[in-house]
Amino acid sequence: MSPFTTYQYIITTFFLILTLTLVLLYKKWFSYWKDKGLNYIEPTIPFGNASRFFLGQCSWANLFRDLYLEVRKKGWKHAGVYFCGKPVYMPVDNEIIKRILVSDFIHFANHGVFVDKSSDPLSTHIFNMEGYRWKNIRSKLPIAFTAAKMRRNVIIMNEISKEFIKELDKEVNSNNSINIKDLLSRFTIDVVSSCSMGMKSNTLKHENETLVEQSTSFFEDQWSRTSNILVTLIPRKILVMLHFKLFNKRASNFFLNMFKQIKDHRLTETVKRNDLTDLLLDLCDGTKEHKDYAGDGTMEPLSFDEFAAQMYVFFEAAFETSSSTQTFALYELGANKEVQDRLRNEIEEVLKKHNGQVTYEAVCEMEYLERVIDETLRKYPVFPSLARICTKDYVVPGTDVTIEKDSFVMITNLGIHYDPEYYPDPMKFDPERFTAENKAKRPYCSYVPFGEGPRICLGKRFGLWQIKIGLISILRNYEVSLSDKMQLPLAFKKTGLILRAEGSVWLHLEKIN
Ligand code: HEM
Repeated sequence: MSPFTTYQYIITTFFLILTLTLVLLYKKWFSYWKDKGLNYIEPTIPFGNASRFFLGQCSWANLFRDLYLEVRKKGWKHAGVYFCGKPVYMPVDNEIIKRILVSDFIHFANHGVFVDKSSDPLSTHIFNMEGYRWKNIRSKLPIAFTAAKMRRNVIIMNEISKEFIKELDKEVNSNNSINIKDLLSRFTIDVVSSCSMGMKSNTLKHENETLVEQSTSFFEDQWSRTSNILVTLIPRKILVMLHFKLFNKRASNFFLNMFKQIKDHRLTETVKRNDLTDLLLDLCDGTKEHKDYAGDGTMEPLSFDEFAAQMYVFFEAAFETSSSTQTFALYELGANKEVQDRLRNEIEEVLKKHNGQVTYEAVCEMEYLERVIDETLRKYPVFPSLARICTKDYVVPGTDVTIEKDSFVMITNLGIHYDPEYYPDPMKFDPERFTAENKAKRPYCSYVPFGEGPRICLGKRFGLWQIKIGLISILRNYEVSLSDKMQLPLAFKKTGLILRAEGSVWLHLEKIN
């Protein structure tokens, strides 16, 4: 035998053994749900039920939406699916979903996102926090969004909306088509900076371009396609050993530095602003005693890194989700002229009663606006999946199925919102689905754009207010239609965890005199 053939022989044998081992391993992995006696969607090697995602044919959100719809079509209450070889428990029955999110939350308290304090300080934010520390911090933060604080914020939002309209006017005079998401992101960055940090970021005036640029890093790095895959598939211990980082160094340094300056500046101020920054700084103060969530112990003060991580998540979560929701709403209003006209009429009628002033009380009277936003978040829940990790073994009530500790659970709000049983003709944009009468016909947890239960979005109120103020400003000033540049039908970006439109949303705006 020549040495070349021996070499070939070794390589072929190696690959044969490797293939055989992998096939056997996959067979073992893919028997997980069968052995548990749970219905499952037939997986294929190597990506399980996630081939379309891994081959770049659909987003994370659409993958789980479609699996949900498939399970529902089969008439099952829940099913097992596989993300590569990893088993994922997928409830689709409303009662089971309610239990996981709300009544049996204690078994499903964590999002299961990777955290490594030492190499990734900004990853220690509340969304990623777990257990006792999460409970403590979570119990302290809702007072940043009370009705009284929102009233004050609405005044700031209105001021910034004037700057927003000035910028839009400039764009409208010089352009036929407006890339609306870019301006809305600047509007929400300026609003959040001002309301939560007392900082005038002036991104609408193009004064702080690095902030705009670095702000996108959260969604492009931490919640990117690659990090989703790695964090879902590789055990946390191994990621820590490998010093895996969710954030890029430049963005991390930029924000740590920015929050350091804000902190230092606040310490020189004598007047309290009573905003989110003051609240978090107070929690850093080691000279004070902070009660824990139960009220019978004390809570350790926040370190600077923890302070910065919370500032960061509130900034990021607030600007991107709200500007995307506004963008999707304007896209639908541009495509549905009668809805737009009806909404503008409501805005004008209500404001007439309030001397043309967009006050807190006036906005509260705008019922149709509420319905339009509800329907936008039904069709485009910008945060489209409610992932959970099982923290202690759980027997699904009424079944013999046990969800084991550390299992990955996927509740897809995008799937629920496209379920024809709750929302017939789900592609249709129809705010009438959200009249009080129609809402009452649907079960609890059939509309969950902000999640539900103890992990429900902390900034829901703030988000809804900035969405409203932005939409009111635009609709009072412009007729909105879709530009010829707009690529139809609108599709979701295939990368990233959150919903974003593929390409830009291009609008044509015509000034109303
Ligand atoms: C349209 C706007 C928004 C939507 C659709 C949205 C949606 C969500 C969703 C689905 C979750 C996860 C809930 C769960 O796992 O059950 C979440 C969590 C969170 N959101 Fe929002 N959000 C929005 C705006 C905001 C704003 C404006 C802020 C901050 C001011 C914010 C801060 C947070 C935080 C801190 C969490 C983590 C809560 C925790 O884990 O305890 N969100 N949001």
